Amino acid sequence: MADGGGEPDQLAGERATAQFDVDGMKVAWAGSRHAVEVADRMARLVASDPVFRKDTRTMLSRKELFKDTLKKAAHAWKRIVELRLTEEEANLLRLYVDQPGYVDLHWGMFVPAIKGQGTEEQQKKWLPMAYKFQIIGCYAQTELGHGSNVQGLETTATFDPSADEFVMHSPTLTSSKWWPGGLGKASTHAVVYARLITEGKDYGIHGFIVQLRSLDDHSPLPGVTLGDIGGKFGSGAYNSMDNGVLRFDHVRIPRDQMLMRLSQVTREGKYVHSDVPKQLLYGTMVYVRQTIVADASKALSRAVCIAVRYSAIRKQFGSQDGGPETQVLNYKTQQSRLFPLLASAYAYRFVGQWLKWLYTDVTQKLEAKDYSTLPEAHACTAGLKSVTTSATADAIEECRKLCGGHGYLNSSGLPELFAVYVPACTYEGDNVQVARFLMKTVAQVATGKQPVGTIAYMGNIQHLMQCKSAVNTAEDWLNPAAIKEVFEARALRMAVNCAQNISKAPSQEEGFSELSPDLLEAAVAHVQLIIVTKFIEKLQEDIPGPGVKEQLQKLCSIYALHLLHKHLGDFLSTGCITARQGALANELLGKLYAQVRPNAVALVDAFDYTDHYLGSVLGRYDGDVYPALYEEAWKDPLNETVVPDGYQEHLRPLLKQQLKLSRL
Ligand SMILES: CCCCCCC/C=C/C(=O)SCCNC(=O)CCNC(=O)[C@H](O)C(C)(C)COP(=O)(O)OP(=O)(O)OC[C@H]1O[C@@H](n2cnc3c(N)ncnc32)[C@H](O)[C@@H]1OP(=O)(O)O
Ligand SMILES: Cc1cc2nc3c(=O)[nH]c(=O)nc-3n(C[C@H](O)[C@H](O)[C@H](O)COP(=O)(O)OP(=O)(O)OC[C@H]3O[C@@H](n4cnc5c(N)ncnc54)[C@H](O)[C@@H]3O)c2cc1C
Repeated sequence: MADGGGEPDQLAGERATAQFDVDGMKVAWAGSRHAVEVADRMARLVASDPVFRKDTRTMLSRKELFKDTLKKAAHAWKRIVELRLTEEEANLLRLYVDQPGYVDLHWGMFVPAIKGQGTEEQQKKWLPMAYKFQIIGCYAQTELGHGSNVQGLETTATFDPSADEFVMHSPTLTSSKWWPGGLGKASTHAVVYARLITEGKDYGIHGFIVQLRSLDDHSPLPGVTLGDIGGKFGSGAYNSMDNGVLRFDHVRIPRDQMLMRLSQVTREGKYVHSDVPKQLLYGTMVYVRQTIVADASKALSRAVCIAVRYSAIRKQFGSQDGGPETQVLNYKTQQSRLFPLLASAYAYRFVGQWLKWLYTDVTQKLEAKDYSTLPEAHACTAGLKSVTTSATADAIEECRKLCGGHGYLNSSGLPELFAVYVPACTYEGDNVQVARFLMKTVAQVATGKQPVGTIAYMGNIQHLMQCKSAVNTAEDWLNPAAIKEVFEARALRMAVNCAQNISKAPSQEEGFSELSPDLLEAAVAHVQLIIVTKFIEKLQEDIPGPGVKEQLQKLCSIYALHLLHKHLGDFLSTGCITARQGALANELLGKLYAQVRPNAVALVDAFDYTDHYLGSVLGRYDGDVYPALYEEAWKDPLNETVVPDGYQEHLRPLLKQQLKLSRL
């Protein structure tokens, strides 16, 4: 069908104009040929299984949706066991099932918390049960009264030496655990964070493994109050997750269920802290923030894939002489809003791959008792998590707008994608802890200490504080060194300005508080520098496939220059560039958009998403958008009857009354 301006073979035409090898780009995106093959196989396995259908999900009631989530999770596990999938395959299978549920917290936080904070003995006891799903676990940290301020948590774990047990208690309403995913209905166990009290002294927050529900009939154990905290933003969406509430009334657990890798309580009740830094208590958050950064590129690339394909199909307005209408993707405004998001998807993908490496590296070092890179890993994960999630949430909403009216339909997939994604800005913290790390580094640089890793550039302070960009033509901005220099200078100067202003405050804490908005902006500048740098470094690798590296170079320039354009105020006020150089960057952006245009559809094809995973009639691979939109509309429950329920009670009497009135 090709009526009404929508031509399915339009996308075939778009694909034919690509100037690079799409298979090569798939490898660059996925990380290796092996990764492409496994992802492809798992995506197709999910897409072909009727249990994993999700096209009517937004029409289910909360109870139906939750039951459907339990069914999918159980079926996924069955397939994982039957097919003897590897950990890599199983993770991908769960990703493509694409429905938030208790398993995310079980594998994503409960298991990592035990691995990171449990002793070897504790790991041997608990992990095999968790690996076989004999128990289901969640991560119960946040309370009704406190989330960001972890030291403010109120739940207590008081040691009773007479029984060799901890007594878990929720002393106030605000101490109720509130939000943990999987807690409300599914979990049998939780890693609970509580104030450890022994010998009458409060030793602060520690982790404890606590059984919550019976393994026989799933009922809450004595003294445990449990429930779901209620419906959340958007239809379908994150409502598949049972975020829960938990209260303890003097619940007893054996002493050996305190996670004892970082500190221990002896049989006599003595508190002993081992030689590992206490910040390792927050280690699970570092781990999960790293996965959240990787997830940002997945969510963003899905939205961009939908918006690019649909923009190539959608036509509005004709040429002056009544010729064919123009694809909206040809409008410069559409390109200038969409292509930076396409570039951001690639940028986040590569920084996510690097962050995974950094996390693995720091974990290996921690095992060898080298804690030196922990502060950097914390700053990078917290900072990148904050910046990539908020930019991604904004970008999904922008993609919805770029799809016009049809983007607002559930069948476009975008409303649900946004509603599922947006809590990522909140969970795992929205603050940018990186600012404190930057201030410390500035102070250390002043004493002559040479920083390393992502803050190494700060050591080049003499040059970066006074350099002026040498860019003279628009094309000069294609030089990665020119880009890097101005991003480094901007980040450093903003950090140094903050440090100088803090030093003028009556106290450091007052200075921090007063300048926190500026500190946040300095942190964002530093994080954007990391993303730009990692993209540039990626381009120094061998990237096989005709034209692949060239396309990535363009996307890297677009990513950096659109940030420069957006934050022009920072670059100008810190004196890194002149207004003319800013205008040249914008001029080059326009040229780059024109160069990306014939490759746009192929660049989103390289994400290799199935129609099932995309879940969008607008983003279909075949571009057959209009028949799909038309067909989807009829599936709505409102269309089950021609005359709606309620006609007899509310419409008919009204219409009859109006008719009588008009006859008077
Ligand atoms: C695949 C899974 C699917 C995803 C589902 C996600 C579901 C969501 C789960 C959750 O949301 S779980 C709850 C998450 N909660 C938070 O994120 C709380 C956010 N709050 C913070 O992060 C706090 O800022 C804080 C770090 C806990 C504050 O703690 P505290 O007041 O003790 O710290 P500070 O004084 O700020 O810092 C002390 C010291 O420690 C360093 N540090 C802080 N965090 C870490 C860390 N994670 N790793 C290493 N080091 C850390 C910090 O830099 C300070 O260092 P110094 O300045 O003293 O050197
Ligand atoms: C969908 C979802 C799933 C979640 N899953 C879990 C889970 O599995 N386990 C779990 O334990 N928790 C979970 N959480 C809780 C989550 O971690 C917290 O909501 C989050 O850490 C934010 O804390 P808060 O809600 O207390 O916000 P608040 O800290 O009250 O934040 C409110 C506002 O105050 C600001 N603010 C707070 N402190 C400061 C400060 N020092 N300086 C400046 N501004 C500040 C914040 O930036 C924000 O703008 C989940 C939350 C959501 C939404």
